[in-house]
Formats: sequence, structure tokens, C-alpha cells
Amino acid sequence: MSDRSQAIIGRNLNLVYERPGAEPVAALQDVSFTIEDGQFISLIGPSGCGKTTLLKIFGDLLAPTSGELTIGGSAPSLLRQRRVIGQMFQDATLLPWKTIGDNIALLGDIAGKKPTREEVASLAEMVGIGRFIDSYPHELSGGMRQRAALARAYALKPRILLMDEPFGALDEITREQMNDELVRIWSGSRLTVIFVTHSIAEAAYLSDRVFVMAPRPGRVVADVRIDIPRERRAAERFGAELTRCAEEIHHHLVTNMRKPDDGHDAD
Ligand SMILES: Nc1ncnc2c1ncn2[C@@H]1O[C@H](COP(=O)(O)OP(=O)(O)OP(=O)(O)O)[C@@H](O)[C@H]1O
Repeated sequence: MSDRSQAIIGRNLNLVYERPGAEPVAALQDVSFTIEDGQFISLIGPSGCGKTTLLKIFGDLLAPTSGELTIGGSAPSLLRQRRVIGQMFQDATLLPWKTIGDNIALLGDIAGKKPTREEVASLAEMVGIGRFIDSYPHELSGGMRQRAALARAYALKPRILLMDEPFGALDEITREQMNDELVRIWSGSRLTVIFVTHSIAEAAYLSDRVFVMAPRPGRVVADVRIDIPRERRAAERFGAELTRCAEEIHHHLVTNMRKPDDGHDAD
């Protein structure tokens, strides 16, 4: 398998959660896609539509009940062993007793890709927190902690980055700044990114493609292509083209929100 070719193919992915004494939950039903190497994909949809479940399948934290996911022709478990999948969550989950520099180095250390002091410094610079390398997490704002989490994920030198609402807890302006930072950093590396968000504007601004998902059963109802040149500037966020894409995403979300006879209560 070439390290350069990491197309992700999902074929008829189904995932059913079984719980004793409870109705099985069809968290994902017949989800199929091909994601080209280096694409930025967002998953958007209402609560309970299976976004996190799908992300966990990408990260080999869950196996589908049926169907198959391959990354560059291999099962995700192999990729996980090779440590080419990085992850970032809504909470930065930094270790409070370690400095920012040591936190950035942490996963690389564990994965046997121990970054040098210079590499850590350069990662911290890359995400704009070079001055805080010897600070502790409590000394940083939420946005800066997420920058450290991004640097920590990059220290693994991943080919695929899984991001579960990484900026969901930030205020709107900080979130926009983080979006711009992510675009800048991602443009220099072109990893494949799978990004879960509840924000239509964020999904449109960041992505090559937006998978719109709907619940009960969880499924992908639209694959919206954002065919706008990658050199997107912050000022274009509210421009006509991105607004049109946002409207298309919104349309798919609203029309697939709920079927009248779905027989389930809201979450
Ligand atoms: N461990 C579990 N056991 C049983 N049901 C689960 C489990 N995890 C998730 N579910 C159910 O599966 C469905 C999909 O959940 P999932 O967390 O993937 O959705 P989501 O789109 O990420 O939601 P949110 O936006 O709220 O995070 C939901 O109905 C949820 O209640």
C-alpha cells in the first residue's frame, strides 16, 4: 500500500446499537461513499443522526454491523496500528500537569514518533502558540488550548485527521479564527480531514464536500460539493458562492429532518 494513496471507501455501512431490554438503534443505514485522498469532508446533521458513530468507524473505535470501510485498500485497524489517523475533539483534553510543549509531544511520544524539541517548537509556531510552549493548559484560553490540540494531532504526522466538533465550544469569533487557522494549516499539508460540525457556515467554509445526514435511521442524504477555489479568504465567508452552498446544505437538512411516521420520539 502506498502511503500517498489513502482514498477512503465506505460500502453499505450499517451500524445497529443493541442494548438489553431496549429497541435496537439503527445509528447508520446503508452509508456508502468514496473520499479522495486529501479531501476535506464535513459531516453535518441533527443530533442523533450518526455523525459520531461514523467518525468512530473511521477511527476504528467501532466496527460496522455490516458493510465495509477501507482506507487506501486496508482496514482502519491497520491504519490505526500505523498511527496515521489523528484525532481532535470538542475538549482539548490536555494533561493539566504538563506544559503545552510536552502536551504537543505526548501522542508522538506514545506512538514512537517522538518529536524533537525543535519539531515541537515548530508545531507550536504553526498553530500560533509558539510563545506558550512552556505554559500550562490553565494559562491558555479555550481557543489556544484547541490550537495545542491541533499541534498535538499533527505531531503524529497523520494522513487522516478526524475532528469531532473541535470548535463547538468556542465563541463565534474565535471559531472563525480557528477556521482560518485550520484552512491555512491544512492547505500546507493536505491531509484527508473528516470534520463533524453543527454549523452550516463552518461546514461550507471549510469543506470540499459536506455529507448531510438525517436520523432514524442515520444516513447520508446529500453530498454537497463546495466547488469554490481552496484559497478561501475570511471575507468570502459571507460571499454569494458560499451563501449559495450554505443554502443548499440548509435545504437538505430541513427537508430530511423528520418523517411524519418515523415512530420515534425526539432525542
Ligand atoms: N453506545 C450507544 N448505545 C446505544 N445507542 C447509541 C450509542 N451511541 C449512540 N447511540 C444512538 O445512536 C444514534 C446516533 O448517535 P451518534 O452519537 O452517532 O449521533 P450524532 O449525530 O453524533 O449526535 P450528536 O450531534 O448529538 O453528537 C443516536 O440515536 C444515539 O442515541
